[in-house]
Amino acid sequence: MADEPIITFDHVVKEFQRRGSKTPFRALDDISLSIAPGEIFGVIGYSGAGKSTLVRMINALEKPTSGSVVVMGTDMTRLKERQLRETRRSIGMVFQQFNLFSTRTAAQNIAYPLELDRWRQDYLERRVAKLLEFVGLTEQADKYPAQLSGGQKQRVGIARALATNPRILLADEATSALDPETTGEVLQLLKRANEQLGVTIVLITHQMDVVRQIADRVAVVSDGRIVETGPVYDVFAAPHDPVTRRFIATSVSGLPDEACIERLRGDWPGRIISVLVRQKDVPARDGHGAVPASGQDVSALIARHGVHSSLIYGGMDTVQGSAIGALTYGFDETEAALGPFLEDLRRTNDIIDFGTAAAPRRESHAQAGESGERKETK
Ligand SMILES: Nc1ncnc2c1ncn2[C@@H]1O[C@H](COP(=O)(O)OP(=O)(O)OP(=O)(O)O)[C@@H](O)[C@H]1O
Repeated sequence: MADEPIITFDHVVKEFQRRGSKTPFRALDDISLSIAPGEIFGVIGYSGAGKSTLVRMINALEKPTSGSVVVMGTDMTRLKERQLRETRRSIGMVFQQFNLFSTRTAAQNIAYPLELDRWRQDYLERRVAKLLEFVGLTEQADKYPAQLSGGQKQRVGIARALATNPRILLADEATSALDPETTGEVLQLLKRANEQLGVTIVLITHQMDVVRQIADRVAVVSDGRIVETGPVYDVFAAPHDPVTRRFIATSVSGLPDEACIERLRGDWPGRIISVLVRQKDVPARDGHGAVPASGQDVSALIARHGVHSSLIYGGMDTVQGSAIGALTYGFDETEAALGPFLEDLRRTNDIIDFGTAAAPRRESHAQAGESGERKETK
């Protein structure tokens, strides 16, 4: 069946025995997730959260203490070493430090897995040429890793991982050693591999921006547990775990931080209000109702109430094709004149009211969706 998951974790626990400690350390605690074929699935977490342990279970470099990991219909915990080698051939891996052979050229690095697979030389050469073209490195075929930039090295790493036509690509912090521009290029290459070759990608990262740029769904891992999971837009638009909110704050622009508000108060004596922008409703993750869109009718409300306003701060990002962000307005009106407008504004928007310079408010520093009220879906 097409929709059968390609990777399933069922109540996976992983404990490590640590030297000097009698009780085992639980690196993964009751992880259940399923990844569909053709998905780009992000796993995000801080250092030590358990991401690498989780991804190493997909190719059985680690075995669970309990629970099961089923990959392409095969229970990875029950395979013998020979069958494991067979299954691992369908799983490519891309690493943070590229892991290229320094004494081999780009072409020879890409050829390596094909040599292990004993490809005939003429087929091998044609395959390598095609892979070099796919990753845009035809000109660099005969260069050694030391002669390549970080982004080019990672392109070689990706071509090598794709050489044997894997069904799954594991990318463990694949862009963490790269600058933002090169990161974007490498992510677009991964996206193209996903779209054109149909390879399922598991993307391990500590950067929410990486998830935002190409993932379809994301799982947020903290202290060995999945604290939140869902389609990327939904998680960005209505995060409910504090760890997720902290990650999102690093990726979504527009929401002013404490220092920014202080600065704005210096320039603007009137009422300061941020409106969270969420282009569309998102289903609540507990399955009940929805978190409604926000920030869609602000101009119309300002015009209807005739209040005097200035847009003083803001930013917008696109996540899976829909906008997310925040706009901050300064309102130059008396309390009485603002009252009915604010009532209307609150009814259809998530807002954060920072008060005025003379009477500042300390509303909790909400992230997009945090103050979103549910509305029942019909
Ligand atoms: N072989 C091992 N023996 C003992 N403890 C381990 C072992 N492997 C991992 N751990 C511990 O398990 C926890 C999770 O490690 P893991 O490498 O999976 O985290 P991570 O989220 O990938 O972090 P990072 O991004 O720093 O690699 C850490 O506390 C780590 O010290």
